[in-house]
Amino acid sequence: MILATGGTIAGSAESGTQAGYTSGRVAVDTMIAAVPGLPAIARIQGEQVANVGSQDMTFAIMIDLADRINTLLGDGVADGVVVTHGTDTMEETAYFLNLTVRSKKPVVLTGSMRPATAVSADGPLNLYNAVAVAADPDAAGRGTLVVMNDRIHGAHSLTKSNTTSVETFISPINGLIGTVNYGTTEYFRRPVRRHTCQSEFSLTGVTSLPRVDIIYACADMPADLVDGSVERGARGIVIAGDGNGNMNAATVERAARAAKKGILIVRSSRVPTGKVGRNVEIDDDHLRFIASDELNPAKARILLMLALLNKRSREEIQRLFYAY
Ligand SMILES: NC(=O)C[C@H](N)C(=O)O
Repeated sequence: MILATGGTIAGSAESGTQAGYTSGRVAVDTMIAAVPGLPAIARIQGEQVANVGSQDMTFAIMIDLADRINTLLGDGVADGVVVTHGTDTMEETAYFLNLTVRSKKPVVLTGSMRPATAVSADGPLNLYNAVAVAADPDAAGRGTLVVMNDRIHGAHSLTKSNTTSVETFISPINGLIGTVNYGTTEYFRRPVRRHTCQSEFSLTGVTSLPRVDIIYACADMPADLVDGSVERGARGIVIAGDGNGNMNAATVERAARAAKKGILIVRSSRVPTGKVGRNVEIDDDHLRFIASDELNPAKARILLMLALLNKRSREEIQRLFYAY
């Protein structure tokens, strides 16, 4: 089953060589028709879930997507699912599905960096490769995957690294899951962290998620951003810290005050590689902070939102950051 949500893969422009275009314009059946080889590798069907640029992706759409995938895979209607999606927030939806789809069957996200109308559009081959991975029994049990530009990434590891290049996704945490070349797959590893069928998160009865904000740390950052989030009802704040999840002393103080009130403060990093460890330059034990470990700010926010759906202690939430 191919579930379409929009993105540049469904984008169109006035000409094949112009930089400007609009995401989420082409319907799923047109995208499928642009890949003539598909019927030879799988029995496929398309469904339009949304048609937005992924900068406009919402948790309402993500929840619908997870529910639909759980139904399709659980009822045996599909042996695998491909989600077409914009690349801007693809890592967030991939990670969300990695925690909320309860199946070993392959779930594969794909997209493109060039619109469907571009000269050398990258969408059709990405879609072909994504279907090949979703139809491959060996892809099962590897969590939610992202297939782009011949690479197979795991949801936990990948991040977007370039604003325009077709080689934009990298997996700085633990490396690639594998490669796929015109439909031929090769796997290097399985995900290290818990996912999908081993996940303890559930969306049963869930229609919205608690508010968690991200605050980007920088030199001489204004500490009152923390108060602004708390006043607007944030139940958690992820600090996209500098270096090893750092922030200036004024922000540490405001964040500690919020943590004392029960707001969950997670220290992540604006640096694209490396872990954020506990009690390095900031005394997490004393200040009641959580370290994001391997998760970048955008994914840390998703984990924290899902964690906040149930009553959990701070220690329990720290455990989740080490487990997922
Ligand atoms: N390459 C892309 O897909 C970018 C687009 N803004 C999106 O995320 O929908």
